[in-house]
Amino acid sequence: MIKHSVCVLGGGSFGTALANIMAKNGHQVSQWMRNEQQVDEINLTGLNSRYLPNAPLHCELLATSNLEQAIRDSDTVFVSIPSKSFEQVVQRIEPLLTAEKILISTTKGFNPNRFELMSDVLRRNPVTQRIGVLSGPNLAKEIAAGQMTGSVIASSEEAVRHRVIELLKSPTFRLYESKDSKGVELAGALKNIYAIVCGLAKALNVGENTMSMIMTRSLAEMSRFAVHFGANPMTFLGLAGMGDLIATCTSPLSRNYRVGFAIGSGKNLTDAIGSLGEVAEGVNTLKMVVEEAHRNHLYMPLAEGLFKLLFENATLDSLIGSMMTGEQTWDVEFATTEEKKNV
Ligand SMILES: NC(=O)C1=CN([C@@H]2O[C@H](COP(=O)(O)OP(=O)(O)OC[C@H]3O[C@@H](n4cnc5c(N)ncnc54)[C@H](O)[C@@H]3O)[C@@H](O)[C@H]2O)C=CC1
Ligand SMILES: O=C(CO)COP(=O)(O)O
Repeated sequence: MIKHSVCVLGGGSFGTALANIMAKNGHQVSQWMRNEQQVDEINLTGLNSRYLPNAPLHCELLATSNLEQAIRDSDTVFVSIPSKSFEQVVQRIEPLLTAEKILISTTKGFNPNRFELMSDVLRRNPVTQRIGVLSGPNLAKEIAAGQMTGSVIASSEEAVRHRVIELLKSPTFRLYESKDSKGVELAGALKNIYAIVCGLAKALNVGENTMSMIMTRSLAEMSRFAVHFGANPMTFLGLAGMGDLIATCTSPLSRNYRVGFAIGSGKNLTDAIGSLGEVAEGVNTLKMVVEEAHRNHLYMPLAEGLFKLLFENATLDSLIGSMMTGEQTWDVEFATTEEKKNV
């Protein structure tokens, strides 16, 4: 095995879970975070008590607040920073990059400053274009607890995909490859919107028929949006698409699901986000996606209905109404092109 030097940017639950796997795999791993207390806690006690309180961390995982050294010493950099701060952190590391360094985004969201994905932010650096995206049904707390998990590494460069597999594969973490970065990344970002919808529905005690319809129509909406922006619709049948949608739309471990559940239980959005203490990317994603859907005339009744509910004081009935009486009548629209011609 080649021992790699890896840096994970971000001290949250997902960055910590990934850093821990790679340290266990025998790689040299530094995890950069801005909070000195958190650095000391990880290095002295082997615990990140705020984000992963039940997961003992490997002794070779080195937490650091020295960004410059962490980047200089690494051949692969995982960026696990919430979308709100992603661009700012990437700008800080740009002067430290070299052409051979590999950059991987693990963040499922859009840049709040302009309509672009995290890999677009990475790609704007002038030094390295060795870029990948990691996405899939990857609830951090389950990964840290050693639950068997699958994920997708997407990149146009084979060596990038293989590096990430070499770093992360383990008896409980299995990686699959994809060349459709756009689809994989959009799937990971978009499903957060529908996790909010599903959390909301669950709080309202809807039946399994209803949950199944919401999740399946969510997949239809997500892929419609993504295909418009260049994704392959087949990607949505894989782990990054359907897989992540199932995990996030059904698990109270998902922060986005919890935001929806809190709203369905009567809280307002501010309180629902406030009580999380962690990032719920779906709220910003919803704003960006609904705006883009309007601009591009894309039909997205669930996202539109949720937007009106959260930001325009619409009633829940309008969200339900937009799903039940909307204009779309075909089930699998990409599979029915021929059928439609024959009608
Ligand atoms: N937690 C999970 O289960 C999974 C999360 N993700 C994605 O990973 C990304 C990161 O999420 P989590 O680790 O879960 O977030 P988190 O909410 O657990 O932690 C975020 C971390 O980022 C740090 N941070 C925020 N702004 C910063 C800045 N300007 N400079 C330095 N550090 C900053 C915070 O201090 C915190 O340590 C999210 O986009 C999420 O969608 C993806 C898969 C699973
Ligand atoms: O992306 C995730 C699981 O795959 C995590 O979802 P949340 O950000 O909603 O917790």
